[in-house]
Amino acid sequence: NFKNTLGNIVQKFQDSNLLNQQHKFWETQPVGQFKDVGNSSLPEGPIEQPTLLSEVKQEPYNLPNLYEWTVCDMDSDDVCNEVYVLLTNNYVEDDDNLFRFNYSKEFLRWGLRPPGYFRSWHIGVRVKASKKLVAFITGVPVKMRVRDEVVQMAEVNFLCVHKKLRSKRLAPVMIKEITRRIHLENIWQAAYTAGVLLPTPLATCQYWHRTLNPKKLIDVGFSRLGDRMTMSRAIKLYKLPSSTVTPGLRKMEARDVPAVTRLLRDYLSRFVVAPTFDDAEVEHWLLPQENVIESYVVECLETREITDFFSFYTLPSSILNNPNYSTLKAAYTFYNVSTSTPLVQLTQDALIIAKQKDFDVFNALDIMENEPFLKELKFGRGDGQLYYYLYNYRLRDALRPSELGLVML
Ligand SMILES: CCCCCCCCCCCCCC(=O)SCCNC(=O)CCNC(=O)[C@H](O)C(C)(C)COP(=O)(O)OP(=O)(O)OC[C@H]1O[C@@H](n2cnc3c(N)ncnc32)[C@H](O)[C@@H]1OP(=O)(O)O
Ligand SMILES: CNCCCN(C)c1ncc(F)c(N2CC(C(=O)NCc3cnc4ccccn34)C2)n1
Repeated sequence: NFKNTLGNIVQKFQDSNLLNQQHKFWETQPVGQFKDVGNSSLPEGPIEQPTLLSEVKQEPYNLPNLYEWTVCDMDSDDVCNEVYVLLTNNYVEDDDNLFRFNYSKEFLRWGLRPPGYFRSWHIGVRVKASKKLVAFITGVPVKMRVRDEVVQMAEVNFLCVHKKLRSKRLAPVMIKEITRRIHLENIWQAAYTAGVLLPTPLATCQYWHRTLNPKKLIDVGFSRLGDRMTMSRAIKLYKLPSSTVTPGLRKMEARDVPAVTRLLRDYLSRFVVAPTFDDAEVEHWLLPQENVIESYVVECLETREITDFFSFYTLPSSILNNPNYSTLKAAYTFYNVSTSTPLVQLTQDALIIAKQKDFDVFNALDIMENEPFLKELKFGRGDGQLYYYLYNYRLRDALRPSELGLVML
């Protein structure tokens, strides 16, 4: 009956005419195509073979006349501020346009400058006359393991076109240009996520939200009071202990990097697709930075060994057109490894710390082994889906979220 289950899925695609949707750009790209869903004769692995570097287009793609390419040097305060302002006013919004992500400048510097990063992959588009920054797209290098293969990839993110320049087919030009620059570094695969369905998801993941500040979330329209729920009942329902429960829990420090790297590498080996982390990468991605990334370790009191850790990143959202609030303070769970403290207890301590730090909501995807704690710790299913994609790499079947060990910013 597997065959007819698959048939049903393809049928669902056909019925909801997803298959009939035109993707004029994505149909030209080396990505899984909707028409090939379920075609098990297609081999897993790269879709196109690498070309010689001398054969990669040497000059940038053409932009419409009024615009020019620019490299955004994130070390420069002015440029970093221009990127921040563009994203603050034009980046991802929810479907009801109540919220817009408000990635901070220090967050962008953290997310875009990991070990081995290329400044030329921080690509902007300016208006020639005014030099105004009107579009952006980024890539950072990552060694991604897919099953038993470690593939050098790029993580592509922060694609943004100014609201006034939408629906002019600028996005495909941005994507082709960053593809060209990544090819010039002899890298032929990429990973990316989006809240929109494109050909063809590696995995379809669900957001879950753990309310920390019920009154504010209801006032701003993030959550609704259930019909049998009063505000005072909601406040009681989501109440957390004022201090953490795990003995030996403390902030991560530089001296913990080797132990955390070992824990994380062992843990991520369980998943079909996951990044590899060396010490330098763990130092970059997990050492705490205020208002960017929080990481805590559990040090066993007898043996002084590090047995567990959790981390979450800070990604506020602007609240659009609300008289009383301007910012939604959201924490997003990052990487967590438990070898002796139960994951539910570890995550409850993460919630307690997030509440102590005045976050309004704690977000998690249903990836890795998150599912069990989502239900137990009173997370609510969100309406946002996050689709994961690979560029120029086919997997025969889409993954379950629990097979995915990759968190993207
Ligand atoms: C080897 C190396 C490879 C490197 C590259 C790997 C791939 C990286 C891919 C990028 C990973 C980004 C990861 C993130 O950052 S996801 C976050 C994306 N950003 C936002 O949502 C911010 C607000 N929105 C905007 O700024 C614009 O609406 C954007 C820029 C998103 C589209 O601009 P606009 O609305 O003015 O449209 P258009 O007329 O120019 O172009 C229309 C075409 O663009 C396709 N489209 C629309 N949205 C997305 C999207 N999120 N990913 C990929 N493609 C997208 C669309 O299907 C259509 O193609 P087709 O359906 O006709 O075929
Ligand atoms: C390209 N990088 C992917 C990650 C970007 N991320 C974090 C993201 N991508 C798509 C989403 F669907 C999403 N969701 C978090 C859930 C959520 O909190 N929804 C309410 C809400 C509050 N603020 C905003 C801002 C924009 C969209 C929804 N918002 C849904 N997150």
